[in-house]
Amino acid sequence: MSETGTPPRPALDPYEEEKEHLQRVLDLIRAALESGPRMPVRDEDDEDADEALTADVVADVAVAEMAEERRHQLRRALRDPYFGRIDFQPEGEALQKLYIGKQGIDHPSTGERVVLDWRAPAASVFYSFTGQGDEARYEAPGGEVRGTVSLKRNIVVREGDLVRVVDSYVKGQTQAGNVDEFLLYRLADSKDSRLHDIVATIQAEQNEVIRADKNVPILIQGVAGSGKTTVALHRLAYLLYQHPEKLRADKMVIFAPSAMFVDYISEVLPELGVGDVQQTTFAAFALRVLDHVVLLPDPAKRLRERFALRASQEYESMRREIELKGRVETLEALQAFLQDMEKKMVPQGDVPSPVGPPISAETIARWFHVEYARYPVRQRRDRVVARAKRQWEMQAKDAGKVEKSIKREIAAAAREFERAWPDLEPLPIYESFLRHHPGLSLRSIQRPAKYGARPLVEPEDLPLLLAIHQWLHGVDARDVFHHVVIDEAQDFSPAHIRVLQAYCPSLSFTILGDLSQSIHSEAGFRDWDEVRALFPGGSRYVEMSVSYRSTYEIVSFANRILEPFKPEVLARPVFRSGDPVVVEPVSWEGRFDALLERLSAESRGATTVAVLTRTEEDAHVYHQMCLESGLDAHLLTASQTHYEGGISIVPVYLAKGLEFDSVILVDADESHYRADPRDAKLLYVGCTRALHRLRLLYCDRPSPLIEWAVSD
Ligand SMILES: Nc1ncnc2c1ncn2[C@@H]1O[C@H](COP(=O)(O)OP(=O)(O)OP(=O)(O)O)[C@@H](O)[C@H]1O
Repeated sequence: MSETGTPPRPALDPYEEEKEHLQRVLDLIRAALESGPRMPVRDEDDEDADEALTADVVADVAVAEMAEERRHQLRRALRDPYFGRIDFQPEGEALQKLYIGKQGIDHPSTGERVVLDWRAPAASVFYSFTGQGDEARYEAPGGEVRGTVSLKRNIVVREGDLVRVVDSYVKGQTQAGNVDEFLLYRLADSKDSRLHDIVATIQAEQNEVIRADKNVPILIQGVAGSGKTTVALHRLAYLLYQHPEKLRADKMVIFAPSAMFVDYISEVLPELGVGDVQQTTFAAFALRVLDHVVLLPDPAKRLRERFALRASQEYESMRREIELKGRVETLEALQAFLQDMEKKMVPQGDVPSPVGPPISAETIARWFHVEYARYPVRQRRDRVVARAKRQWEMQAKDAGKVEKSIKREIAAAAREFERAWPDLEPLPIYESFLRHHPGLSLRSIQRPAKYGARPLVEPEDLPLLLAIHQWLHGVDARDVFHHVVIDEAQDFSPAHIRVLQAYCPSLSFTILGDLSQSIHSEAGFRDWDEVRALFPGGSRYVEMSVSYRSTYEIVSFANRILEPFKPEVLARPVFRSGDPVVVEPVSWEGRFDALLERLSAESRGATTVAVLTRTEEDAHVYHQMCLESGLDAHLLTASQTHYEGGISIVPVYLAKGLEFDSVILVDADESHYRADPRDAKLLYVGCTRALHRLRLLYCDRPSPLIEWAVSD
């Protein structure tokens, strides 16, 4: 009996306790929605409304818009207000029961924090605490906070109903080892056609990357499925929350490998409540900055050559040039070439004036090299020409020559003077560099015979063309980023990264990649030291070695494919066991029927299934076969901008970055996958796309890469 005479309340079981708490929080959210300003409704017929928008009204509307955004967040929170709870007792303070959600929620009348935003400093404990001892700490603006944890709980709420409560740590109770039961439950889910947020299950190593200092470039080597893409997107959301005064979403960019990949990841940031971050490919960015003065050929052609079963002669001889163009040394040689050009750029001799004495060569050189030295080259030339023209106009005025013919003469003389300068367009300058630089040639550039048609260049030409553009025009303030994320960075050359640095002077970079997946090895960097060397002021290098995507069986199988080639880091699987990997012989004549049979079985139990082929031609053949059999399958090609989910037929090299519940890799024989590093990487990429089930079909003899993996 308590002192007041009411009996003490028996401890509720966790589910009942959370059900009661959820009800209270939902009531608070509803109360918050009831109160607060609303967006004024504008009368569509009120023609004077625009004029009535005085400064005060505009300010009111801005406030009301913010309030409306907040109401939108609260409505979302009604469906799923939080996903976790951590009971944390800071040293010398009372115990705090912290509920963590996608956004912070305050009590509508007391202002007290009811739900903590996942990005808040204290929420970090929820992610960094792994149950090894009860001590925990986090960095707060006022310094480090230390304390102890007595409970870590995962809570699933769907559409306002409590669905699941899982305790991963209870002080004083024996813990279930290192296996995070809730994580495994989440990983076992089927996946749709989009990547999703992981706020509820961010792991300690991922949390460190997400919260890493924005001012230190961070370089992340992460195995397939370690969550690199996902973590990068969460990091953007975190940085925006943490530095609202310094960072703007529309000034952050994520460089992804293809337009289809951009589509695939497009939902994560909105799920995290972040809009406006630029998501693009390097090629699309470069072409826009270059004002589309050049075009790229059909990307499929290059990929067909690159991944042909027999290396094409033409591609092999291009290969050396592709490598060379990606080197920093080549970029530096280009910069030296430009400097030299700059020194010799001013036309020789005095410039004759149509109305008076010539302007001396020394004066022109002084204007260009000294007085306008702070401007980019193209502006300097334009300023010099404009100044000469102004000088002639003054001379004419002083001499009383005002007739139209004089003006025409001056304009013609200015044009003549401009023609005396070298052609200041990126492509002719680049061509001249290619002619001079040992080992490079003009073969990547196609100038169509048709008048007015734009020249074609290859992707590896773009960093060098951008460097020339920077020299000519400088960097436009509109192209300056506050933070740059490079995903699938193993396909970026050092020249790509170096040239991008000019667009992000703060060098706030997150660079993520996996050298085991560098199937475009001639185009990308060779090792992480090369990337580190690009940031002499310092950078942080992190390895993420746990693969969350695939089952234990799939990760182990994929590792064995790579092992003979001695990769630097092998993936460690999360202990999520599933079906064994199936390696199945099929007859040449029966291979389509076999695939159809497996496909229809797979698509019953999975949301996304991929048939991975070795070449694009094969993908067309298998796709046609599926259509003829009435199967609704999508062919994914290099020009694709959208990923549908369902059954996809994909050349293996285009599947990079994507994932599927089930993967059937066809033609896994020795003629399609040879025992060399490139084919091993292709096969590895293919196998690591599977979340739950992986099946390899082959005719005749299996690829030696598979024989090794099976026999081990
Ligand atoms: N902490 C986590 N909790 C739940 N799911 C996770 C977690 N980390 C990663 N995943 C899941 O693992 C899968 C792989 O993530 P992601 O695609 O970001 O990895 P990646 O390292 O970029 O892979 P790859 O290099 O193979 O493209 C995704 O389905 C993602 O949701």
